[in-house]
Amino acid sequence: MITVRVPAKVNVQLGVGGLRSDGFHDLANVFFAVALGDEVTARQGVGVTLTCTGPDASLVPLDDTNLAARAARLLAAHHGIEPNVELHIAKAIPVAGGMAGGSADGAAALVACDALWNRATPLPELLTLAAELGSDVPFALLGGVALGRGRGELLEPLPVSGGFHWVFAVADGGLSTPAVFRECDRLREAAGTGSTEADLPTPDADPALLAALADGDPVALAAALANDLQAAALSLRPALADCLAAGLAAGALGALVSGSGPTCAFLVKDAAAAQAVAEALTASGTCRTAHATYGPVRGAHVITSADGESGRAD
Ligand SMILES: C[C@@](CO)(OP(=O)(O)O)[C@H](O)COP(=O)(O)OP(=O)(O)OC[C@H]1O[C@@H](n2ccc(N)nc2=O)[C@H](O)[C@@H]1O
Ligand SMILES: Nc1ncnc2c1ncn2[C@@H]1O[C@H](COP(=O)(O)OP(=O)(O)O)[C@@H](O)[C@H]1O
Repeated sequence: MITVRVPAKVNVQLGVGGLRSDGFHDLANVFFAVALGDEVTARQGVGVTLTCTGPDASLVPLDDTNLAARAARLLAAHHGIEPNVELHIAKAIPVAGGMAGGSADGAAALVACDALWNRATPLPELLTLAAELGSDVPFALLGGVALGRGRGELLEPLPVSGGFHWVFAVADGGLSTPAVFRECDRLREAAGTGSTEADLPTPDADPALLAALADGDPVALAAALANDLQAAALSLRPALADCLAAGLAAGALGALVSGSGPTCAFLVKDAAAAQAVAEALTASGTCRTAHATYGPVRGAHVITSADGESGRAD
């Protein structure tokens, strides 16, 4: 039996370029891995079977569309072996929340099955398989902080000092990632800027944001937080503005929608502030629940193997 821990992400910068002819958008996507995460356990099985527990478990598909099941099949096909595994997801990452929970489970299943099947697949090969599963999956393997170019899959790790404290406000109900990208395109057309890659420049990382990360400066990072999908998420879910305002009123240094939303992310100065902002957000009635957490943390990694040996839990 192998258990893998995998982080959720927040995009501290999400620069979105124009729509490409393949239906994706070029991004300058600064991913940041947080301790809020899922655990995926792999055991010897017959075929691929899947179970899931956690508060949002009823929202997780347990068929072949699940990214963990797809990852197991993809890795087996890559090595020309039968995909025999029982997968279990202990889910803490909000579903359809803009925190890449499905992508995290896909990355975790790659790592868990690789260990269960004794394949020792080199990381560059795992990253290629991850990119086939989805734009966000390679980052869940890597963790830390990284700039994702292309559709987000071309990763460059970024230097970061110390740690940052975060609060995530979880909404009732998710938002569909393709629907939010479509709304972003629609808003751009309505504003007259055009929405295709011919109309808009390729986005790039903000030097002030990169410096704030490298310096470990939460005040500077808060000032540089930016998400080009935020207007689209707010257009589809206007009530998110109340949640962002409630967190800022409770003392957060900065706030933004996490990726395609609807989870809202709040950067705070320390662990005590995180606790206070999480409590204020939960009491505000503007979200379902709020979690205090921190980062950056490692990408998908084995925490327990068959003999019960444990690795680092962060
Ligand atoms: C927006 C981001 C930010 O990190 O994540 P979420 O906030 O949803 O977690 C990602 O770009 C989501 O990545 P992921 O959820 O893996 O998307 P994919 O499965 O690759 O693509 C789903 C759909 O989203 C749109 N898409 C995705 C990535 C991209 N660079 N441009 C796009 O237009 C496309 O419509 C695509 O068909
Ligand atoms: N392992 C998984 N966990 C959650 N959702 C999954 C998983 N595999 C596939 N999905 C599908 O992916 C959709 C997006 O979920 P998720 O990855 O949690 O959100 P987001 O793309 O907003 O970060 C879900 O609505 C669900 O249908």
